[in-house]
Amino acid sequence: MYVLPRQIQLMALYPLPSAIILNKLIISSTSSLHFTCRFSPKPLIPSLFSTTTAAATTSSSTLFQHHSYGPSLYKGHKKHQNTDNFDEENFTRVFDITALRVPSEHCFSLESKLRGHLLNWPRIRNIARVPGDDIDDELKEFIGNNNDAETLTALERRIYGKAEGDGEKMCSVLYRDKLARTFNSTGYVKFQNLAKLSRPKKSKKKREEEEGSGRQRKGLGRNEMALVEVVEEEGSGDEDLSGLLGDDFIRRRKWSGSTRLLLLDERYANKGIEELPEAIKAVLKEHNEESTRLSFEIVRCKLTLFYNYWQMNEVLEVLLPQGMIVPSAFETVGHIAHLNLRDEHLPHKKLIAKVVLDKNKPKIQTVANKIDAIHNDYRTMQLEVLAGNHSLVTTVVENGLYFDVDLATVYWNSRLATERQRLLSCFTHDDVVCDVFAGIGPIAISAAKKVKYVYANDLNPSAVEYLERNSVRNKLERKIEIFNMDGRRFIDSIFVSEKTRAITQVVMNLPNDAAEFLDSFRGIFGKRNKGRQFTLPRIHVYGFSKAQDPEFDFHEQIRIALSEVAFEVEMRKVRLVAPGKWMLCASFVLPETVAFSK
Ligand SMILES: C[S@@+](CC[C@H](N)C(=O)[O-])C[C@H]1O[C@@H](n2cnc3c(N)ncnc32)[C@H](O)[C@@H]1O
Repeated sequence: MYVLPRQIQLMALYPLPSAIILNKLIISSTSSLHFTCRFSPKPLIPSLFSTTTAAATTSSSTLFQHHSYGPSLYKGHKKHQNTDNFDEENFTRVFDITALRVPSEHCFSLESKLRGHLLNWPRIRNIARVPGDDIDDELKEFIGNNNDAETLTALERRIYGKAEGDGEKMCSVLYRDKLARTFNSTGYVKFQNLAKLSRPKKSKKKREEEEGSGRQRKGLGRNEMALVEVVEEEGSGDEDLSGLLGDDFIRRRKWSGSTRLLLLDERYANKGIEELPEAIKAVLKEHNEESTRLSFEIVRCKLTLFYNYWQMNEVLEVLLPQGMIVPSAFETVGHIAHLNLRDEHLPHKKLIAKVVLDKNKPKIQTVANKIDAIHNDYRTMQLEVLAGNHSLVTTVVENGLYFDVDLATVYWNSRLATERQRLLSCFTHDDVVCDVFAGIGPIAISAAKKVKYVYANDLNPSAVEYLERNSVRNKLERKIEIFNMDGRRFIDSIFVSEKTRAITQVVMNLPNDAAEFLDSFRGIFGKRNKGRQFTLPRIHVYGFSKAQDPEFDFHEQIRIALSEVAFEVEMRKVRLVAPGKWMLCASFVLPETVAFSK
């Protein structure tokens, strides 16, 4: 099963639309605790997801109980609900959380001290940055370390020609002119954001973006999972540094150095300072005593989790009818995911495939469903492509080698990679290997890298084409001879031919029927010049058994096929392919009596 790992990205956006400063706590060495509650906290109302499939209207209370901690699609506020189609916006959930705005240089030490009180949601960093937390490096240099009130006031005077209460704001032309004169030439050139000063504060496009869907907002592309925004009062009318520091600079009365948000655990959402545990207050006080200019704020935030945040099973759980088993596993071959859907899933197959594709891109580009058990001679899978690109030709890397595969026309099973490795580990560089059912060559080509020589055969012309292509691709074509014939004929001709090197290992990987091919070995050396030297090959034959004692049963099949009982067989269970059905591998040296029988 393949589960794609993902990275959380907390996006910085432009100043926030809606506006409430809920609780504000300022701790400084000169002040005691201030707590202002401008608005009464809103209780968190769990909002449920009603899906496009009628049957997915699961009872709210039940679901909420099941998801009491951590993010869930059954919690948070929905942005909007489009009931007609599968719409990624339907999976956006907004959570109210409380955060501590702390000086950036202290965020890591505070993070470790506040462990247990911080948000502990998968893939969400509990240290967040929002617009306005940082300042351009050029400006930082300009301010130096003196970001105390006096320096900041002086900076404001230099930028705006005034400080708070000094009178009217300058027009932008004069302002720019003044700024250009204020900075020396080096400073001006280095000052990236100066160009923005003459730009209108909010472009039409930006206003439209803001009014339109949240997904169109600046910096919020397809790959973002989460966004932290501080809920602050809009349009305070205060002069701000946004022109100078860029559009992302948040409006704040005073910039007091770089800050970060420490996201508090969800249980503190909408809580005031008095309601926070003593442990948090004690940590803040302790830090406060260490520095003369530390200030901490309790801020109310919105944490938005987008469609990209949710795992495949979480999305499918709300999309599929209640009680239906959510398909959670699939196999991958290169860029192709192949599902094995149950009958009950079939009416939803396209939806399931879309989610599998979305949640596993870019590694997965095609999602297909296996529509039938493998019955045909070439052991190919019957696949129906449900989502993504329709090509079933892909490349698999195994054992450091590249294998091109067309799943529509050839056999491939990634699950056998370990078994192939085990088998290869039995070979030495003196071996000459004969692969009777080679497919596109995972054993034959890997063996060619290690052994002296390989004879590889398959009945399927397409498999042989890929076998040739893969041997060339891996630059091993000089060590492999490829045949396209029935296994029985191949065994017969390869052992009879005088040109053939002495074969030491034979691989027979056609578990459904391989044992039936064993009788081909009867008398193979009897047909040849008796005066010659013969090497009895070691045969590795695969088979299935549903018997109570699968090893014994497979052993029996081999004895019957060879009409011989007195020889040693090493038997291994490879894997359980279905309930009660084992795949086995039997290895034995071809008995002399069989090889020379008449
Ligand atoms: C289970 S696959 C194994 C392929 C390869 N060894 C692998 O591990 O991927 C069996 C292969 O035997 C081939 N095959 C089936 N019947 C055959 C026959 N009578 N003679 C030769 N090859 C045959 C199929 O085309 C298929 O590629």
